[in-house]
Amino acid sequence: MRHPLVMGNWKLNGSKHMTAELIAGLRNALSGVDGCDVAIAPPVMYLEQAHQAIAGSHIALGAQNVDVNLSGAFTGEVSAEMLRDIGARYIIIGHSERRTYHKESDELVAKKFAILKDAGLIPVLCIGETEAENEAGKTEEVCSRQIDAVLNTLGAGAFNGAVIAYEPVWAIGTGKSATPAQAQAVHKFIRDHVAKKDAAVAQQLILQYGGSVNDKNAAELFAQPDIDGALVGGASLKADAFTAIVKAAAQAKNAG
Ligand SMILES: O=C(CO)COP(=O)(O)O
Repeated sequence: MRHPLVMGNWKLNGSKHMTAELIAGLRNALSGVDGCDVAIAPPVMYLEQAHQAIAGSHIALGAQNVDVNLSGAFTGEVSAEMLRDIGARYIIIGHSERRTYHKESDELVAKKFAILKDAGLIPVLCIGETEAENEAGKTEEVCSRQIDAVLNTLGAGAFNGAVIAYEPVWAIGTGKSATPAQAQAVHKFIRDHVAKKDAAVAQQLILQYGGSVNDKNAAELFAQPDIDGALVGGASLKADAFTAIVKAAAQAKNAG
């Protein structure tokens, strides 16, 4: 049985005050909730503060990006070793915002995946099609291409203990989530695609859905057999909404 993971991607939001308030609210609301792994990915500036604030709770620390270089003259970057040093565990890579605004290629994202595995960190590999690709019927083609960049260079074993987040670009921040049936169909495709290389790895793989997940639609999404939690943007900035999403994942796991 897979353990769902609900992770909050704060994106470019937050302050010292907000970090303190939000984590205090989550600690309080989530104590005693089990059956779901929980992680938060604040901006890199607040990782140390967040690390201290989650101490002793079962909330894990995540980050939103990593550089492909280990150290050296790479102004503005943050390495895998630094993220590990500060206590981060789950690292988002290949988010569509980075693919779009920072022109990150499938190959670059695969290199980041390898760097994280080498550092003993957990890659959360984001994949997903744009609206135009969706309308052109290219969802499966895009998702398999983005996964194959890792599968074909590192092998299926690299996904052991890793996470894939299916985030259709048209659903991110739009309030227009994929329907549970739409998301389930793509998740099943992804799991089957990995299973062609390694069935055991595919069976264990955590497949999160991301894109306008909120406290209203979470339970229905998590009731789908191949949806193992969520990568949450906007709703992760509010303790009550994020808590409700975590509880929905825990309930779905306990019911299933
Ligand atoms: O991009 C996302 C998480 O990484 C999803 O963002 P929203 O939940 O705000 O749609």
